[in-house]
Amino acid sequence: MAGEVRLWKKPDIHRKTVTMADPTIGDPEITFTQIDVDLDVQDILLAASQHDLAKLRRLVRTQSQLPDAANVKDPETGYSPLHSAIAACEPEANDKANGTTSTATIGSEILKSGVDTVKLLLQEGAIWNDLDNNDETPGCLARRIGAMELYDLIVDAGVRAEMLMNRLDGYEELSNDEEEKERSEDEPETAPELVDSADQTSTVTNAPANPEVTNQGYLGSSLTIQQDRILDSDQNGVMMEWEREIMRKSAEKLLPTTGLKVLNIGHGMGIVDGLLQEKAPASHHIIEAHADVVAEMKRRGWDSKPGVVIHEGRWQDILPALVANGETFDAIYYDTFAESYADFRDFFSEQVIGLLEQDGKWGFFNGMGADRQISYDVYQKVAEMDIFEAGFDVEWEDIPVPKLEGEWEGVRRAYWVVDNYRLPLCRFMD
Ligand SMILES: C[S@@+](CC[C@H](N)C(=O)[O-])C[C@H]1O[C@@H](n2cnc3c(N)ncnc32)[C@H](O)[C@@H]1O
Repeated sequence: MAGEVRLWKKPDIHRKTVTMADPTIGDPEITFTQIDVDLDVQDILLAASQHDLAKLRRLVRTQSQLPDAANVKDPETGYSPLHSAIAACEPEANDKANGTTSTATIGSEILKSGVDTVKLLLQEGAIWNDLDNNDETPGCLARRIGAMELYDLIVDAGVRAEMLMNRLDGYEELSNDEEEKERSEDEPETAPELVDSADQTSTVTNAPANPEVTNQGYLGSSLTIQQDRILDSDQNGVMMEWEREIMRKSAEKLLPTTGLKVLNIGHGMGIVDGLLQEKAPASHHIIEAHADVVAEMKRRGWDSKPGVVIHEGRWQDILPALVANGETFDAIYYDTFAESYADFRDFFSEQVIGLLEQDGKWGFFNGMGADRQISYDVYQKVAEMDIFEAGFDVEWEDIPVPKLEGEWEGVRRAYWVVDNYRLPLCRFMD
């Protein structure tokens, strides 16, 4: 009902104790045990779900004995106060119980009080990407119920947290260089909370795209190279045929005409390189670090294709020499595997400037955070800001990705779940 804040939990929430079946003691039908329900936690969650700002502020700031009151969790649902505040905005779905999707819209008053509550909680240090028992972050929940205004607030909080983590990594490097003093003076006061928050949750900026694999580990593992995929020794998908359309669009944008000079980093299945070759480039440099991929490239005759120069090794080791030799390119593409966001940022902040022609273009496989829509949206904004800071403009084009359900058989982890691929094209700023 419009204007009414719906409770996310039944109103008898204040009971000090509840009875429940204990399956470990005899017949669960007849044996009961008493458990304590933490009143503080329930009070905070209830105030969040009621969008009661005054009470919530009081509870979170002063009254609660809890050390991290803005991030308490309901033991049953795993809801944090942010989840509770957002779930309370869900339109009344008559048929929710029947499992059908509601078409009802969120009342503007509820949305407004939801916005205020979410803002308050974020100011009080609420974690933007904490997971509930349904594996949803507050942002996932907001998106699912169609509360896009709330979703955008959470995305912005995610961007702030991730940007801050990047900066702190920079500070850490400084401190390793014996500049510890400078670090502690410059560190923003809110930093530790945000860093702690993000550490507990689902995405971390400087983790590799697949957190289970490091670049060093990957490069030392042996690969299974098949017709439609490359897998590492743990069955992680390194490259898959379904990405061909993305590669095609990327190659078209990077090399609109024949006779240009192109550099591709990461050969993989050779899909993008095959498409770049179709544009008869004047020169076509390829950097590839994995010995199995290099062997396969040679077996398939890449070393004798027109204009092709293969560099065996990591781009981190190869690119400085190319810069020193004065090599420049009209187009550069970056698509590696098991590298961190920090590696990628080093690539475009440190290397591209020395390699790209003034009117050249560069692009990358935009797969960061693609296993969850909110992570994808956060990473896009983080990358965009860093790309601007490095002196480039970026243009995005959405490409629908077909349903990939059958694709993941035999692959350890579905690294792509979002509906649209956002294809980036970067140029020097005017
Ligand atoms: C996702 S695949 C590239 C797919 C390619 N775009 C295609 O169209 O088939 C990533 C490739 O990057 C390579 N790679 C990983 N880390 C690298 C690094 N540091 N330097 C160069 N190549 C790297 C991997 O061995 C792999 O062949």
